Amino acid sequence: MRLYLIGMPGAGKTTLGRALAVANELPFLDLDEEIVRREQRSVSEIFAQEGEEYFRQREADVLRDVVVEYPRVVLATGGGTPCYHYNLDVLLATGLTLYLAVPVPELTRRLLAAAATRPLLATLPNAEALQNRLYETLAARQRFYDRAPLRCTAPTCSVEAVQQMLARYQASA
Ligand SMILES: Nc1ncnc2c1ncn2[C@@H]1O[C@H](COP(=O)(O)OP(=O)(O)O)[C@@H](O)[C@H]1O
Ligand SMILES: O=C(O)C1=C[C@@H](OP(=O)(O)O)[C@@H](O)[C@H](O)C1
Ligand SMILES: [Mg+2]
Repeated sequence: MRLYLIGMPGAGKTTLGRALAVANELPFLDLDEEIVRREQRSVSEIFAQEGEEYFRQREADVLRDVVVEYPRVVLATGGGTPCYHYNLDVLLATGLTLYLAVPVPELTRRLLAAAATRPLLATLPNAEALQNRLYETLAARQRFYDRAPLRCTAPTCSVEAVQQMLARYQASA
């Protein structure tokens, strides 16, 4: 199976994705890491040197390559992935998509430490500005995230809880 994790930056797509891959004995891929590997430069460098539009095109291309190359995978996408270039349609058509719905104040707490490595958040001056940006971004993205057939909220985003959700979903499918 292909399991796709979507959600805002800081939702835990990369962290939970790695653990779910181990639990299900599936290969793990992080879409940002695949882009970085192919481009031989960081996401921040790609944004700074080429701009967001270039990154989104690369993201869409690499996503399609990964889908073809990996029939079995847990894929952590980037926060914006489902919102550009019909990527969500690709995800919905080729695997099972899980939305990690984490409230903005929790995202803010998690990202305050790590925002510098996220180019769309790195330039914000303080916690309040970061939180406001996250609310705006979520408002624009919610309609994409809400199309995922599976969702978990922060307290139920544990590996065990997701494993149970997957088992129930597969039994009913
Ligand atoms: N369930 C969790 N509880 C608390 N902190 C978490 C949890 N999942 C991830 N984090 C932390 O939040 C930050 C972002 O996690 P990450 O997996 O990179 O998210 P994403 O890939 O969705 O942006 C990291 O510092 C990570 O350690
Ligand atoms: O939300 C976004 O638009 C982005 C999120 C990042 O991934 P994470 O969600 O893993 O931080 C990365 O793809 C890029 O910085 C853009
Ligand atoms: Mg990530």
